[in-house]
Order: sequence, then C-alpha cells, then structure tokens
Amino acid sequence: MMLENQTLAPSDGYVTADGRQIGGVMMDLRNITLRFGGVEAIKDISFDIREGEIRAIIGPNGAGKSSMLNVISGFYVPQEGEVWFNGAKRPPTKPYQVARQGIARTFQNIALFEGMSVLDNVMTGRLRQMSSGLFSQALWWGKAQTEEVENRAAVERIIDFLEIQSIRKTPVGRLPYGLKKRVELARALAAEPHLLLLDEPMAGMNVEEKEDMSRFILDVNDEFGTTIALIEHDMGVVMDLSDRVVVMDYGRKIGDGTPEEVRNNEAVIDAYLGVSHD
Ligand SMILES: Nc1ncnc2c1ncn2[C@@H]1O[C@H](COP(=O)(O)OP(=O)(O)OP(=O)(O)O)[C@@H](O)[C@H]1O
Repeated sequence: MMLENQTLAPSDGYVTADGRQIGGVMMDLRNITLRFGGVEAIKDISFDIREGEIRAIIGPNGAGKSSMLNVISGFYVPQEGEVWFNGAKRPPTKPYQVARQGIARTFQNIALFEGMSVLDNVMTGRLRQMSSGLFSQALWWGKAQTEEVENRAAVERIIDFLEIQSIRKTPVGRLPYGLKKRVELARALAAEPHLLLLDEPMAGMNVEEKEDMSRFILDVNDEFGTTIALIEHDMGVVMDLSDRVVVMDYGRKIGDGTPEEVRNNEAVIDAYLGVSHD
C-alpha cells in the first residue's frame, strides 16, 4: 500500500495493514497557514483524515501539532487555507458549533470537574444531545424525560465499554491519573462523535496505563467506527496505533504516510526519530 504524497483520490478508500476498510475523505485541510503575531506555527500544510481511520500528527516540540489540532477543533481560525468537513467548506466556526457537527476532543491537561462523580462528568459530554427546553426539563415532562432516560442509557453503555463501572460514583479528583484520562475519553465518547481528537492521550502514563489506553482507542475505532486523529509523543504508541501519520517540523509537513513509510522517510529520521524525546 503506497499512501505517501496523497496518492489517493478524495472518494477512494483503502484497506489497512490489519485489514480494516477505510473510507473517503472526512476532513480535508488545504494549505493551512496559522500565525501568532510574527510566529508562523503552521506553514502551508495540507492533509486529509479519512472515514474510519486512526490518523496521527507527530513532530518535535514546537512543531505545530497542538496548533493543528486546534485548527481542526475550530479553536483557531487559520489566516490562510481552507478546512473542509464532510464535503463542505467550513466557515470560521466556534468550537461549540464544531462540537455540534460531531467532533469531540480530549485535552493534554485533563479538563474534568474534579468534585463531580465520574458519572456526572461523563453526562456533561451529552449536552449536545439534549434538545428539550429548560422549562420542560425543570418539570420533567415528556420529551425531557425520554431524553434523560436515553442519555443515561448511552452514558452507561460507554462506562461499561471503558470498564469504569466500579468508579462511576467516585469523585474524579480522587482517581489516579490514568483513570482520569479514561474518564475524559468517556466524556468525549458520550457526545457520540464522528471525529474524535485526542491530545496526547498517553502523556504522563506508565507502561500499563499506556497499554490500556491503546487498547481502548483501538476498540473505540473498531466498535463505534469512530474516526480518530491524535497527537502523541510516544513513538512506539503512534506507530502501533495509527493507520497514517503526518509529520510536522517547524510548522511544515515533512512526511505523510503509513507508519512504515514515515519510519523510512529521511527527512523524518533527521528531524525526529533520531532525536530523543521526553
Ligand atoms: N497561543 C500562542 N501564541 C503565540 N505563539 C504560540 C501560541 N501557541 C503556539 N505558539 C507557537 O507556535 C509554535 C508551535 O507550537 P505548538 O504548541 O503548536 O507546537 P507543538 O508541536 O504542539 O509543541 P509541543 O510538542 O511542545 O506541545 C511554537 O513556536 C509556539 O511557541
């Protein structure tokens, strides 16, 4: 399978090394440039994310990975370039509007409500699905009641799936780091995203926690068909998990392809793989 240099047409799918069928383009980033004053964090980068794939963005510190994830999530609007999602060009959009379009994310520094239970934290991920008005919710009427039951059921399914039943009533502040990360994943999944963005999902984890998180990411992709884009420093994890990898360095794209292709790319070896990280 040769994927380097975007040889696929937008509607083409491909079959992964482990035999999964990947679909056409879901998100297309075209000639994205993002500046902070005089700093060009992203310089004319193009790549796509396809239905059902696990796509990684890697690169040394300061390469522009977080900036790119923030462009995808709508947090930053690039000065140049276009973001296409599900076949339509996305106008400058607020993150909450992006969330409504089916994109959810986790954060590098965990962003949970520490005093609230695991269950309540995961429930906050359902806000997008709650459409009934405050008045009927307050009175527990009709649609609001049905919604509440559906939301609870969906959240319980995710809690089971991520194997956090035993801590569902525990305040998040009391949990070890690895479990907090899992709760954050649960909250993002509660939104039933089509595209899930993971910002360094393994950062700060021990080997066992990393193995667990890798398994859950693969299971989410497999079980729910969720498309996943992630930033990750741990190269072993990236190479094991990802179908395709974009490599950034000093704001530029220097590689794009399967883990195997990227591993053998001279520019990538020079810029990143030869450099010890963390
Ligand atoms: N809000 C900001 N204001 C000014 N400069 C910024 C801002 N965010 C990022 N930058 C700059 O943009 C460049 C890319 O940063 P970014 O955080 O996107 O890189 P990164 O690859 O995610 O780095 P790391 O691996 O260290 O998290 C850096 O030079 C950084 O200093």
